[in-house]
Amino acid sequence: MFNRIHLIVLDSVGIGAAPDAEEFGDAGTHTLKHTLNAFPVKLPNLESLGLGCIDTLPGIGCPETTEAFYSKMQEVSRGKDTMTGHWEIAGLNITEPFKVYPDGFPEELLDKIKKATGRGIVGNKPASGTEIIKEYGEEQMKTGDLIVYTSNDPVLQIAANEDVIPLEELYEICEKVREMTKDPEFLVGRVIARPFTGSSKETFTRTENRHDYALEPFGKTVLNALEDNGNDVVAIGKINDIFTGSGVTDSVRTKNNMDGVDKLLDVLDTDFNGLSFLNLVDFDAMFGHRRDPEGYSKALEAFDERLPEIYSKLREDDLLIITADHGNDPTYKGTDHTREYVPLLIKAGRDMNYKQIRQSNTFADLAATIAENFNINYETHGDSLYQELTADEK
Ligand SMILES: O=P(O)(O)O[C@H]1O[C@H](CO)[C@@H](O)[C@H]1O
Ligand SMILES: [Mn+2]
Ligand SMILES: [Mn+2]
Repeated sequence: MFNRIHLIVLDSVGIGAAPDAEEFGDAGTHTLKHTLNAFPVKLPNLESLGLGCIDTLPGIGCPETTEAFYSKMQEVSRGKDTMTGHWEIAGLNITEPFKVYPDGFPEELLDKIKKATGRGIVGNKPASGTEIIKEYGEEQMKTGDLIVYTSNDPVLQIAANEDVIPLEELYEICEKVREMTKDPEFLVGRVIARPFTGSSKETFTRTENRHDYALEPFGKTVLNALEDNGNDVVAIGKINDIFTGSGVTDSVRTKNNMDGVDKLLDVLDTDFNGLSFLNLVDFDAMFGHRRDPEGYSKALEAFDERLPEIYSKLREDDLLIITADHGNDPTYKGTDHTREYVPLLIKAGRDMNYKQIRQSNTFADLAATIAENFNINYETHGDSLYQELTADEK
């Protein structure tokens, strides 16, 4: 038994096309391999854990003995978005894909939004968030309209210049839109506030005041089971939003990847019994969707450099799990997520017989593992890896 499990999701760090990638239009994608090919960096700490043993990766070797259990996991849910990935990690199987809006949102919904907010709407199409503010930002400065857009993900995003629509108002608008889009007719997975600053299309920049409004998870997650059992569930970064606080006992906001690691280090210094759950979103939001392999590689390098600090705070009875929620190959066409395997690296605070472990057919194996570790009865389609990790403990 481990007293504390620390789960880190490297948002979008996929490790090769999943067997069903073609159904998602993603055959041949490979976030890690293609990123490292396009902009080679060394990742010595991830290499020691066994990252390069999961799949052949440029510049990353596979040491004879690794410092972690290693494997990869396949997603079973019918979706490749962040909520689906995280909810599956937490034990659910999303069999019905979320609704997406490739032609924009229906007029009826737009009318409801206009009526409720007293503001006009521009955009209303799938777009890249940095491009759409260039396209409509100057117009918004004159009209005060909302820039509404979506993507291949089940999201309704509202971009607004902080000087034109104050942050509090944007958040209120998003809360109203969140309520409207719980209606099955206009169902949306996540409403996202996308504030930005600047005075011209050359200077518009998105701020760190992004806020996500998800749906309640569709079933009981292992987070709920932990909470019910009296364990702590410390959400760091976007995790609280992704689960709408359900099953979360403490939550810590973060500004970016490095701040996320800093906040995890703070959490590692506290006494708790249960799960810490961190999402590092920059890989996805700043580099994957932006199709920027150089930025992506540098972000991987920056995370890799922080690993020894994390290890230094691990206690004997701690378990560190590093994984991802989907891919987002920055060398692939378009700007959307990619259907990929995700890496799985598991390291304890004490010496273990690290080796390759079985490949998971579902991310929910993690939920089952967490439940077994804390001796909790939790029903999931996933199978626990706990016995395999602890079978011949040193
Ligand atoms: O292009 P931006 O605004 O970054 O949007 C991206 O961010 C959304 C949420 O992570 C994704 O669905 C994708 O559309
Ligand atoms: Mn994600
Ligand atoms: Mn994304």
